[in-house]
Amino acid sequence: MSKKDKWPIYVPKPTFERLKKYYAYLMQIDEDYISSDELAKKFNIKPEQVRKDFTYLDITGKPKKGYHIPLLVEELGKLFGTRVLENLIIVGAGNLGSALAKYMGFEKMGVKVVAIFDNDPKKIGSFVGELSVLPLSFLERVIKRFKVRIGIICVPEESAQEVANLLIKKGIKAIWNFSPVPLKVPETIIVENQDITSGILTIKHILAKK
Ligand SMILES: NC(=O)c1ccc[n+]([C@@H]2O[C@H](COP(=O)([O-])OP(=O)(O)OC[C@H]3O[C@@H](n4cnc5c(N)ncnc54)[C@H](O)[C@@H]3O)[C@@H](O)[C@H]2O)c1
Repeated sequence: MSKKDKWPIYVPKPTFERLKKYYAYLMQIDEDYISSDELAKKFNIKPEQVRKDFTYLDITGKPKKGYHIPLLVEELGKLFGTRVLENLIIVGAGNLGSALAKYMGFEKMGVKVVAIFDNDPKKIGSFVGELSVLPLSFLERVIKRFKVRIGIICVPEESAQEVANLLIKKGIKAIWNFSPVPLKVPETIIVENQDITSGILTIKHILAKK
């Protein structure tokens, strides 16, 4: 199994990516029903594709009405595990870490930021939203107390690997890495790299071809 396939996602990858987009969209709209035609139009795909994607969910549409949105959201929530709340921590209380700590949308995704850490003595004790910035010496205590499995890395690239090693040593099982550094981690650790350059490169490519 290749490194990329290490963590199976139980539905085909393109379907999984589309289901994520439907979910994010459906959570924002305040309607009772949505048809596969409407969803397809929104995402510029064929209605058959939407219906095929929904075969991975325990849901059927109603003739002339479509899919009941709250049920759809519930089923998608089961697929993404958002109904179970996971506590997470952030390391790096700089620009990005602070913005993420204040982001109100996480709870809808079934995650809650319980603490933010930094190694800069000037930042420790200051507030980011309602959270007081903690020193790294509190890491183990917080991870145990709040049963934290997810850590977000928001430190400069030269510190990212060292922070990843520390998080893993203290019990973190999954890392959401915002630094541009590819992390070396044991096989059992889940790493999701948030590549901020990917979106802008797509835009630049399209603009360059126009
Ligand atoms: N700012 C953005 O919009 C953005 C976007 C995408 C990715 N990133 C990436 O995210 C990371 C953070 O970016 P930023 O703009 O927030 O940087 P920043 O300099 O504003 O913040 C980094 C913070 O990490 C802390 N830090 C450094 N080493 C540490 C360590 N070993 N342990 C704990 N804390 C430590 C610093 O004290 C600082 O508070 C970088 O790797 C950057 O490339 C930033």
